[in-house]
Amino acid sequence: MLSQNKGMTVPEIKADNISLKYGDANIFMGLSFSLFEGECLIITGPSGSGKSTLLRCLNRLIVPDEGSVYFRGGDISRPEATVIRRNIVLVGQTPSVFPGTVLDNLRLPFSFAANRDLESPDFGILAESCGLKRDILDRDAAKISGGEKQRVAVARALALRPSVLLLDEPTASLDGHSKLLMEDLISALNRERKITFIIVTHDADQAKRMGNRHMHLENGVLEEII
Ligand SMILES: Nc1ncnc2c1ncn2[C@@H]1O[C@H](COP(=O)(O)OP(=O)(O)OP(=O)(O)O)[C@@H](O)[C@H]1O
Repeated sequence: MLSQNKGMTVPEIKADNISLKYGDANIFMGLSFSLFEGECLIITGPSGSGKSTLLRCLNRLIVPDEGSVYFRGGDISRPEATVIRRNIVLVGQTPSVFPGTVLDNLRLPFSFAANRDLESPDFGILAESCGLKRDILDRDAAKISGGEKQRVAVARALALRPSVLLLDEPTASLDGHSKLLMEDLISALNRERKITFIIVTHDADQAKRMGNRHMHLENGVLEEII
């Protein structure tokens, strides 16, 4: 069972001494950190340093060789994976969309999590807060731009009402303007809904703009910068 204790003394998510190898290669060794509700952690590091792998350990897509990950005090290896993946949602580097319209892409997670149909006001609020205007909802999801797919992926994740959002390079394929829009969206969600974010980025300026914590992963070691 997950702890219901949301007091500030219990971290929203905590990595405790986690290590992972691929074959003989140590990807990271003994990583630990705690993140409280509403914090925004930025993780930087060179290509291949293990940032995506770390995110995947945090929602149990990968089980670390050693150590544990805790969500609100509960070891995430215990509850069913679906419970964890509804609370700790990962939006990957290359957002994929399912065949069908943008609306089709949002219908299932929205009805699954909110138990409501797409006519409910909550859906309108969700779509609007992700910058998805009415005219895009009926378009073929395969034919929208990379930035728009990114927004659909974030909206799909938000429909699950997660507590923790893990974003792997959420603005990598966006132009300058779209990047700032996405940053604004993330900041608003962080501020207004107290969603806890862990964001991987290569963009040092973005790291300065966005996080209230910044860690750098290199040679298997995670160092807190601010
Ligand atoms: N399934 C796998 N099996 C074996 N090695 C893997 C696997 N997935 C990733 N790796 C290796 O683990 C290392 C870390 O990969 P990861 O994708 O986590 O790095 P990253 O820091 O996110 O890189 P980038 O910034 O380029 O996205 C890399 O050397 C990669 O080749």
